[in-house]
Amino acid sequence: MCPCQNGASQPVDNSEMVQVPLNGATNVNGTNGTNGNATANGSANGHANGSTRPFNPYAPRASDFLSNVCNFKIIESTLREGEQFANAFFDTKTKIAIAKALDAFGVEYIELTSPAASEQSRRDCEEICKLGLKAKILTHIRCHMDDARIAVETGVDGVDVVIGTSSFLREFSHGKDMAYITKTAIEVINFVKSKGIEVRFSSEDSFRSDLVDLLSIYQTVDRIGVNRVGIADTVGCANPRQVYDLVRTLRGVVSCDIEVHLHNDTGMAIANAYCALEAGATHIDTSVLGIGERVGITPLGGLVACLYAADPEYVKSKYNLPMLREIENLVAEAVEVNVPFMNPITGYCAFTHKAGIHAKAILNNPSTYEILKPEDFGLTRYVSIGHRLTGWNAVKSRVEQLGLTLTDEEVKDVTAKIKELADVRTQSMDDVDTLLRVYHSGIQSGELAVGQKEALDRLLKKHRGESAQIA
Ligand SMILES: CC(=O)SCCNC(=O)CCNC(=O)[C@H](O)C(C)(C)COP(=O)(O)OP(=O)(O)OC[C@H]1O[C@@H](n2cnc3c(N)ncnc32)[C@H](O)[C@@H]1OP(=O)(O)O
Ligand SMILES: O=C(O)CCC(=O)C(=O)O
Ligand SMILES: [Zn+2]
Repeated sequence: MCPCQNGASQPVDNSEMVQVPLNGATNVNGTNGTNGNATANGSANGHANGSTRPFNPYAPRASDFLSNVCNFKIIESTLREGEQFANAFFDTKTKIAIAKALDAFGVEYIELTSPAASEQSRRDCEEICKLGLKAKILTHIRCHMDDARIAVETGVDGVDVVIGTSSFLREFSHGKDMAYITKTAIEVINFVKSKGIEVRFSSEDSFRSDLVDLLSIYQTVDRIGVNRVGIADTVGCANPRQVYDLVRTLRGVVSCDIEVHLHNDTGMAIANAYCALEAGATHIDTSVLGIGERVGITPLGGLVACLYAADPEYVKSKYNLPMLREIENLVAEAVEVNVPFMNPITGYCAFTHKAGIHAKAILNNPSTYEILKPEDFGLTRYVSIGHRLTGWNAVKSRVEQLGLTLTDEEVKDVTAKIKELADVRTQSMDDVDTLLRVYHSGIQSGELAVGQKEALDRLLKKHRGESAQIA
C-alpha cells in the first residue's frame, strides 16, 4: 500500500518501493519547501513583475473579462447523477453521511435524486433537507407538473428542471416538440417560483440540439425569472472549444446564472468545465470520483485540482481541501470501487516522485515538478529511491534523514550499488536503509572505501548472515 493513501484500498501494489517522506517541510538544502516558492539558492520563484505574489501561468488573464474561473459555485450531484452510476446503491445512512461530508467540504449545492423516483427517494430527500446543512439542497425533476408538485413539498431550497431538446430525445425519449416543451417549462418554472424556492431550467443533450431552439427557450425562461439555465453535455460529445462557444453565446443572451453539466465519455469533462467557466458559466455540476451514468461527469476532485492550479488561494478559501480524500474514500467504499491510480490529488502516488532528475529538483524546490501542494490537501510528498532510475541527490537526502555522514563521492558510490541491486528487483525501504547503514559502518570502520565493490558485497553478505542468525 502506498504510504500516501493510509487505509484506502488501492489497485496497484508498490510495497517494494522505497519512498522517502519529505515531511512536507524541509528539503535537502534546508530551505523551506512547503510554500513552493523558496528555491535552493534562496531566490523567489517568478516575481518578474515585482509583485509579492508568485507568477502563475495558469491564472486567468486580465483579458478574460468573462471568466468565472475565480468565481464559481459547485452543484454536487453525487446523490443524483452519482446514484445513476451502475454500481451505486445509497441507503439513507450513506446518503446522509455523503451529504454531511460534502457540506463540511464546502460545496455550495447538493443535488438529490428526484423524489418522484421512488418512495424512499422522496423520504431521503425530506430527511436531508431537515439536516440543516449550509449547502443548499436541490432536487432534480423532469419538466412535468406531477414531478414539480412532489418536489416542492420535500423542503428543498431549489428544483432543477430538465427536458431533452435534441431531436434524438424529442423523438425517442419524451416525444414532445419545442412548443410543448416551452409551454410546460413556463408552467413548471412559475409553479416552483410561486413556492419561493430556486428554480433552474436545463436542456438535456444541449450540444446536439438546434442552437436557435436552445437560445430561444433559454431566453424565454430567463424572461420569466428562472434562477439558472443549464447546459448539459448529456452524451459527453462536446470539446472545450464547443463548450466555450455555446456558453459564451448564451452569456450574451440571458442574464441569469449559467450551470453546466458535462459527461466524461471522451475524457473532456474537467477541461470542458474549465472552458465553461472561462466563457462565463457560474455553476459546475460534479460528482465525487465523477460517478454517474456510464463513465459519469466532471469529478469533484479533478475540478478542484484544475481550479486550484488557477487560483490556489481562492479555492483554499472556499473548500476544506484536506477533506477531499475522506469524501472520495467514503464514496469509493459506498459504490465498491477503488480510487483510480491516476486520480488528481488523491490518486496512488499523486505526490510521489521517482526519476533521479525529478527527485533532485523536487528536493530543492517542490514547485519544479508539482503544480499542487500536497500539504494543502493534507497529504505528504514522497521521493522514491529504491529503483534503477534513482540518483545520488535523492539518496543523499535519505542518508541525511537517517543521520548518516557520507561524502558526496561515497553517496555516489552507494547509489551505484542501489542501481545494481535494483536492476534485478526493486528495493524496499528496508533494503535501501540496510545498504546505507552497512555502507556507512564499513566506511567508518575502515573496512570499506569508495569503489571497493567486493568489500561491500562481503559486508552485505556478512550482515545478511548475522541477520539470519538473529532471526
Ligand atoms: C440525462 C439524465 O440523467 S436525466 C435524469 C435521469 N433521472 C431519472 O431518470 C430519475 C430516475 N427515474 C425514475 O425513477 C423513472 O424513470 C421516473 C419515475 C422518472 C419515470 O418513470 P416511468 O413513469 O415508469 O417512465 P419511464 O422511466 O419508463 O420513462 C420516462 C418517462 O418520462 C418522460 N420523460 C423523459 N424525460 C422527460 C423530461 N425531461 N421531462 C418530462 N418527461 C420526460 C418519458 O416520455 C417517459 O414518459 P411515458 O411514461 O409517457 O413513457
Ligand atoms: O439537469 C441537467 O442539467 C443534466 C441532466 C443530466 O444528467 C444529463 O443531461 O446528463
Ligand atoms: Zn448527467
